[in-house]
Amino acid sequence: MSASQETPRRHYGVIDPARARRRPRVGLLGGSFNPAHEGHRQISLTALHRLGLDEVWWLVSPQNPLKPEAGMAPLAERMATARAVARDPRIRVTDIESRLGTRFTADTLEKLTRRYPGHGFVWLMGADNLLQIHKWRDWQRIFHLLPVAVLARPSYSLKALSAPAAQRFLRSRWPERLGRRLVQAEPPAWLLIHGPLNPASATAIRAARRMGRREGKGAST
Ligand SMILES: Nc1ncnc2c1ncn2[C@@H]1O[C@H](COP(=O)(O)OP(=O)(O)OP(=O)(O)O)[C@@H](O)[C@H]1O
Ligand SMILES: O=C(O)c1ccc[n+]([C@@H]2O[C@H](COP(=O)([O-])O)[C@@H](O)[C@H]2O)c1
Repeated sequence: MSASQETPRRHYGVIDPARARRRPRVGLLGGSFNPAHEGHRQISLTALHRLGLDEVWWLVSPQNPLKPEAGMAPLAERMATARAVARDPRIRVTDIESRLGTRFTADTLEKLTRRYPGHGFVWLMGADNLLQIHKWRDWQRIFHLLPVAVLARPSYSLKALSAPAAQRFLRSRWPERLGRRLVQAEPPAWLLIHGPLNPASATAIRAARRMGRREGKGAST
């Protein structure tokens, strides 16, 4: 084994031989996608490239347990928009959570890893979610189930590194340059991918639509 291959084993955690054998390599991006936008596409393409993944699956969530139901577009509508935004055969838009009957990420990941034992999964999320993940149910289980890649997001990335989850798993953080080996890592193992940044946000899109509707009404009276 070359010196560069030994680096992660010695300093950054352990390569799990079973995970190293698994194919295909799949990033899981859970989200409300209310609606999907270029930020989702951008981080998916970044993850495909920087983590050496074969596919990214968008898990369009029936209902984020921490978000209000009011204002959440129907799942079918969010799926259709997500398919239109993805525009890449490696990005698969799925309603897996709805099919599995799960709402909490830890439950979803447990069922998925059991259902697809030959797949090498990585959990993907934006830096804003690293700041919040300690509020999710059984959140530490997520880090013990799968390697995690956090994608930078404007105004969140620096703060995210002092988040409770980043602190709790401080010793399991890998350097970004070892991204292509992350899928083989024995959890817990996570890293932050610093860029490129994309400012798109579903909240901003919804606010712009509301404003457009108000202006439209104003113009017609
Ligand atoms: N521009 C972006 N840069 C990096 N990560 C992003 C970006 N937009 C969304 N994400 C990540 O994609 C996942 C799904 O995001 P989500 O569907 O909630 O979109 P959002 O724009 O954050 O929505 P909202 O504004 O309604 O909270 C989350 O992990 C989120 O952190
Ligand atoms: O499991 C939880 O407790 C939990 C709490 C909040 C959010 N999540 C998941 O986090 C992902 C991102 O959610 P969102 O709404 O920020 O796009 C999505 O897959 C949600 O189901 C999960």
